[in-house]
Amino acid sequence: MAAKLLSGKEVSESMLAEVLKDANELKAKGITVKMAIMRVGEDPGSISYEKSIITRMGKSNIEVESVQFPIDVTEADFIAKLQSINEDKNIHSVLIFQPLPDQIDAEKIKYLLSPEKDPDALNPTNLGKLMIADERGFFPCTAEGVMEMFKFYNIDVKGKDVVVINNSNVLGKPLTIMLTNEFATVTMCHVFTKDTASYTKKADIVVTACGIYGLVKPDMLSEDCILIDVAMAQMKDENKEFVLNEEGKKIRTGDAHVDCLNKVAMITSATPGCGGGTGPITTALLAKHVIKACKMQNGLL
Ligand SMILES: NC(=O)C1=CN([C@@H]2O[C@H](COP(=O)(O)OP(=O)(O)OC[C@H]3O[C@@H](n4cnc5c(N)ncnc54)[C@H](OP(=O)(O)O)[C@@H]3O)[C@@H](O)[C@H]2O)C=CC1
Ligand SMILES: Nc1nc(=O)c2c([nH]1)NC[C@@H]1CN(c3ccc(C(=O)N[C@@H](CCC(=O)O)C(=O)O)cc3)C=[N+]21
Repeated sequence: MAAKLLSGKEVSESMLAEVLKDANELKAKGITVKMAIMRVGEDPGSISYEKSIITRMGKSNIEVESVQFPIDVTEADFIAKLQSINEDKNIHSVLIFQPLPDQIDAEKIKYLLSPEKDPDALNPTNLGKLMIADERGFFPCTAEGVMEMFKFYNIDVKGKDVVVINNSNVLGKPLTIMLTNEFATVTMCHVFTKDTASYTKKADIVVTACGIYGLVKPDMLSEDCILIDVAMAQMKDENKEFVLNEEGKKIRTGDAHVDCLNKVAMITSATPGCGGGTGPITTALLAKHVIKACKMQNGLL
């Protein structure tokens, strides 16, 4: 039987109304909510996110200042712009797209971004607030988006065995903390995990974000499993060649092999026919965090 599809789009739309109402209430007080985005180079994931941000913020009455740099921008030029945004009282948040090129020291940048204007928790101050569940902090949107999906579909994680295949600062680590705060039992897998399938086979919930189509296969999952596939990749065949659709275009996928659809109980994935994945929730949460930053900076929270 085909799995129940979980739709990130549906979750994100349920959040839009509140964001728009808040933005309009701020406008009535004479405050225009505004964020900046900073992109270096032409990373396809960042360009896709940028498009999604511009559309979503437009619908939410949030202004966006889009700053783009060539791939060879100097660190000094990048920092000068970041500092002018930090000081600009009319800009409430700034998102710095990752990855940054090698000549820019990402570790240094994280500390320079004002924690009050950091909607995706790049600054370690916000990651620290996540550790102690301080709700005045900002938590990474991608990880929080997975929790929003559980909430929307009434999936109670308490006491569940959850496997997270990713250990990055934007997803695996923060999500593990959020899940633990809700009393799930969490296992994090990564490239040095000896036998990922031995964990996923027993899991009630599997969250994956590796960017490798087919990394998660039906024989790794139980029939009762809920599979949340956060990854965004392009489909490749066994020879690592891109698979193209009828129009000759690359096909968007997640990590889940398409046959997972007929194995598990519930699924969301960017793999075709699998519910679309969590991307739209990430963008909606970003909008929510920008509103929160604006309210806090204006003494309204
Ligand atoms: N839906 C959304 O809103 C968003 C989706 N994404 C997508 O999520 C994915 C991950 O992003 P991000 O965390 O930034 O990327 P990273 O490259 O930082 O993380 C990839 C993770 O996958 C793990 N991994 C890779 N190969 C394997 C393997 N064979 N077995 C087990 N684990 C493996 C890596 O482990 P290790 O650390 O040990 O190398 C790492 O933890 C990407 O596809 C990205 O496009 C990203 C942001 C937002
Ligand atoms: N600091 C930082 N934080 C990030 O969260 C981050 C990042 N850098 N760099 C790039 C990746 C990629 N990413 C996406 C999130 C949502 C969509 C999204 O909403 N996509 C739409 C489709 C948009 C389109 O294709 O036009 C969807 O899934 O339906 C896309 C991409 C966040 N990332």
